[in-house]
Amino acid sequence: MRKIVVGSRRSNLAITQSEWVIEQLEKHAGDSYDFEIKKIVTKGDQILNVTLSKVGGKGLFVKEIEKAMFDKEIDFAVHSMKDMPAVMPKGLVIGSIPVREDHRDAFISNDHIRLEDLRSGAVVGTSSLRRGSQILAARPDLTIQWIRGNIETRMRKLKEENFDAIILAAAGLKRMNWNESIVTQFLEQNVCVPAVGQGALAIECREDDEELLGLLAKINDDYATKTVTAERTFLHLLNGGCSVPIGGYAYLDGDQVVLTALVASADGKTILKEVVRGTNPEEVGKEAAESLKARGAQHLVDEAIEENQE
Ligand SMILES: NCc1[nH]cc(CCC(=O)O)c1CC(=O)O
Repeated sequence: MRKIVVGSRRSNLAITQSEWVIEQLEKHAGDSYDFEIKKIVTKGDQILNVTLSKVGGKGLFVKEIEKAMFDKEIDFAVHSMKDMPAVMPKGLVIGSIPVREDHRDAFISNDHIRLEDLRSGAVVGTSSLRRGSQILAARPDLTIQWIRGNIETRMRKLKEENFDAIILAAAGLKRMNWNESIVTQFLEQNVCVPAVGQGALAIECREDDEELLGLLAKINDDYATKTVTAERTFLHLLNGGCSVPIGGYAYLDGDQVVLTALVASADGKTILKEVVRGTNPEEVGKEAAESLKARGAQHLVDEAIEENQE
């Protein structure tokens, strides 16, 4: 019997996701493995009062966990795919991408007023440049206000503070078993292209742990792997980080990957969007990045990076 230690952030969502993965693995593990969760506090969990893009972005949630993996204190970790940097550190790999939850953003407003019906000047809470930009593109008369905290905190702020609406990932709500009736509307990609990898999980482990990789492969989902690969190839080639609004969402149409890719300005005044299809996920991601670059996307990325280096 091998004991497998799973590193997890301490938030309810992170623990729920880790428990879900363990449950899936137990169906294949027989009596050979025993799983244990070890909670790890990350920088991203401690810093709650500033915009993520100002303090270093995505890596904040994974660094400590990756150190524990190198030190062999843990064997694997379950991350939200969208929190993963586009490039993996040497020695670690994504060993599995399980079946994907809902990829959409969920718009949640007081009194269930829809996005198109909000009064002019209404306040929408989000800490995501991508969501803020696309909301402003649809409704330039609204006000975006930064909001942070986990799902529970944001729901409380919607009720108690001066927000008319907030936007959360549908996947988080569904995994936490929140009643869908709290959602006013799910935003489709014609209104709000989701974050690359949104709704998918990344199981990260050491690249030389072949036994574990064999087990993780059993819960890998081919659909999620193809679509997320197209999205992440696009993200990687744009070299965007999270200081510029970037979105990407792919689905399969028969044997074709169909990727909607977006790069925008934070004020929503410039929205560059491409839909690319093809059979090879990497090629599709690459083509989307190149088409958007040809239309000036790199300019938006570089501008945003400069703005954030104050
Ligand atoms: N930005 C934080 C984050 N990272 C992953 C999720 C949950 C949904 C997912 O798996 O994509 C969330 C919450 C949110 O954006 O509302």
